[in-house]
Amino acid sequence: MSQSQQLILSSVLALGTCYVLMSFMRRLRAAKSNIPLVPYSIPFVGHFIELISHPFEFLSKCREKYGDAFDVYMMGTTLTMVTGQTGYEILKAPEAAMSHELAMDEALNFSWIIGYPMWKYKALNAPYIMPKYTSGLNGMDKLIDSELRDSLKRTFNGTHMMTVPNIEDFLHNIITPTMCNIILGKETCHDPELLSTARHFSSDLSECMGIANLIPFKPLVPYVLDLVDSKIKHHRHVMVTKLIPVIELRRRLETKLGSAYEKPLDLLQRHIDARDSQGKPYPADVIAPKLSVYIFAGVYNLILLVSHIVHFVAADDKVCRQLREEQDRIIATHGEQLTKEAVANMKFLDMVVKETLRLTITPFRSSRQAMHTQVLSNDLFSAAHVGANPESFDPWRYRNNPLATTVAADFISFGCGPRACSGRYVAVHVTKATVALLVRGYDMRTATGRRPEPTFSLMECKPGQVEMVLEERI
Ligand code: HEM
Repeated sequence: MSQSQQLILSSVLALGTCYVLMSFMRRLRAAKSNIPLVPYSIPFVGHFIELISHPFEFLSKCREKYGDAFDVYMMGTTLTMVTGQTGYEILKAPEAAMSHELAMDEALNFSWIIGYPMWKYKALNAPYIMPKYTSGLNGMDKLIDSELRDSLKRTFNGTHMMTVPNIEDFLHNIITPTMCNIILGKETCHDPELLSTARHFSSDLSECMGIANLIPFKPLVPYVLDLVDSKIKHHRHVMVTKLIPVIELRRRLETKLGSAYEKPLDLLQRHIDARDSQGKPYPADVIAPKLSVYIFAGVYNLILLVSHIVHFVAADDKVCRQLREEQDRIIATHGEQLTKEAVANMKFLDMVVKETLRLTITPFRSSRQAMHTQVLSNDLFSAAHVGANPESFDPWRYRNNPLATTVAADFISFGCGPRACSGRYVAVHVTKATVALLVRGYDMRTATGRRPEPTFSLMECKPGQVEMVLEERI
């Protein structure tokens, strides 16, 4: 037997042993837990096919049969799915009991992406950075307004009517430069390579994690991804090569100009200003890859959300009319500028955003890793109360609690509890500002006159494909 054959054989044996060991551990764990394991027939693969092909139907059936909490098994891993009141209880648990950080890292391999343990540098972590960044929108409303208007102008390029074959591509041209500006800064927000990374990072990461899921022994994941992935490595390279010179330049300017240096408002600057426990700034090669987490969290999610809203609004005259009436009132009170106050006063638009988030929520919304054995109160399931016809688009159902940024037991699109989405204030503001500009300036219609059916996967709800026409209003 040649040396390489020996190597392959020993790797296969090692993997096989790991698999047998893990199966044993899993049985041991199942025997100790009183959470039911949904039966499956294909070894190792488990429920993977059902979860990929029809996640909602599969999980709803499991829930009907087993209640709020049940175990599913896929690709060598047992996952506890928790829904309803019990899920809410878990989301509200503190980090020390239910770790958001470990679960995120295991699900998305962020430590592999950024090249060091994701939670290593405390002052760079979301709970520390984000409040400073989002408090009162940090004065970014004017920046968002002008970047959105410029992007719209560039995209329409002097034409009064536009046929849009793919709504995501159209909105990428408007939203991605804006989000890149407020996350990465004005220096790079029109760089074509960075814009392409921002647009594709999330979907490429989902693809890459598809491969990671096939690897039964989790400690091997980073090594295998290093061998097989090229897209995420490319995105990491783009982030690092584009951002390190900007970080260094800003530091030089600050040293040179002192208090006369006008610091940018973006999230990059929050990272540059952060200090470790000894009061030292973080190196540029630590900061640059970390920003990819926000590109992942912030850009494609927004493109999807606004795409869905545009489809709903284009197919619903009543909603469109009420949005326009609201915009007329806002312009009469606040003028044309999309200031923080003006956007905050768009209450009906808030309801539209909230209803769209509700209807496009995906099964894998939030994940946690239990840090020790937990006894759940096992409350009887109390259905999230959304009123009549829960499957229909009815923004008025939120007339008494319109704010899309308020997380609650019956609205978990931004998660809930101590680790709820800390970017939601920015996310909702940019979403509302984009939709407001489109509704004010354009008549929008789909070629079919109807909203195309979206497609759901475990982590994404993609808008259906339909040609759209956007025509400037006179
Ligand atoms: C439509 C847009 C968005 C949706 C639907 C969304 C949704 C979510 C969800 C469900 C979580 C997990 C919460 C949990 O586990 O309980 C999350 C976390 C997070 N999101 Fe968002 N998000 C959006 C936009 C953004 C934006 C624009 C940013 C940043 C600029 C952002 C930054 C974050 C961060 C930093 C976390 C982790 C929070 C932590 O570690 O404590 N998100 N988001």
